[in-house]
Amino acid sequence: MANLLNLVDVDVDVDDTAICRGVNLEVAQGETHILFGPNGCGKSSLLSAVMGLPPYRTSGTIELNGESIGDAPVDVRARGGLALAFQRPPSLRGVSLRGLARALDALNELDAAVAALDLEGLAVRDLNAGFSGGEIKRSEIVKLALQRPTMCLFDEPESGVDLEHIAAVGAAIGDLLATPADDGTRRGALIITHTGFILDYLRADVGHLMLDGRIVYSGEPRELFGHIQRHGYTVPSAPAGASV
Ligand SMILES: Nc1ncnc2c1ncn2[C@@H]1O[C@H](COP(=O)(O)OP(=O)(O)OP(=O)(O)O)[C@@H](O)[C@H]1O
Repeated sequence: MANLLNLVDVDVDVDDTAICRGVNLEVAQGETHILFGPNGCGKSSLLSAVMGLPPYRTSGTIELNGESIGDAPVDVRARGGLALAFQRPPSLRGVSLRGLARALDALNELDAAVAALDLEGLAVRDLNAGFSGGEIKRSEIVKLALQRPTMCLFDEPESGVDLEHIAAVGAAIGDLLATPADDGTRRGALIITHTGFILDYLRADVGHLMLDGRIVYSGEPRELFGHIQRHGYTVPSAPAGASV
């Protein structure tokens, strides 16, 4: 069975600037991967590039469900089951969560999704316009869920979310990933986090450490997070089962 997401030797560039180099990553069905790394190392750029967003240019191989998508526009990637929850989602005039749900034929799922993230009343407003920082981030989880993706990219879903709502964000992501997609595919995820909060809400399979645009270590995610808490963003001496 093909991996949900397959990155082989992926470089990411903006104009003449190299941002990521030689990234290899395989996310199988049902797997959740966590991406750690210091500010500015290239994590968000990698997710945006995989999603096909400008101005990021890629070389190497990017496959979604076995299909090469490296040259595909963002809408083709989205229709193929890929979705990104942005670190800093934009405001969208004229687009509400309810309108989005209608367009995605997901109105049945809207009320429960909105209630789970304590966003009642916001679903009819222009998306993110005048929302608080935490409301924007919680709406972003709803937006992603309404897309019913098979491969989910989350960019710091906890940033700006207060302590009481962080549990709701974690539970919503955990529930989404535990629920198979419409075609029965077990969903996969790649999640950027600095706080590691998400590790309390789902079973994470692999943790990756990115430094200077390269994945320099992959291993057990909780062990890697513990290492980062104790030693900062340094490469652990490899325990059994880890790959450097
Ligand atoms: N559109 C762009 N134009 C120019 N430089 C960019 C662009 N996007 C990213 N960069 C640069 O690429 C580097 C990596 O940025 P990126 O946002 O991917 O980092 P990150 O690892 O997600 O950091 P953080 O943890 O702070 O969110 C940074 O130096 C950033 O300034």
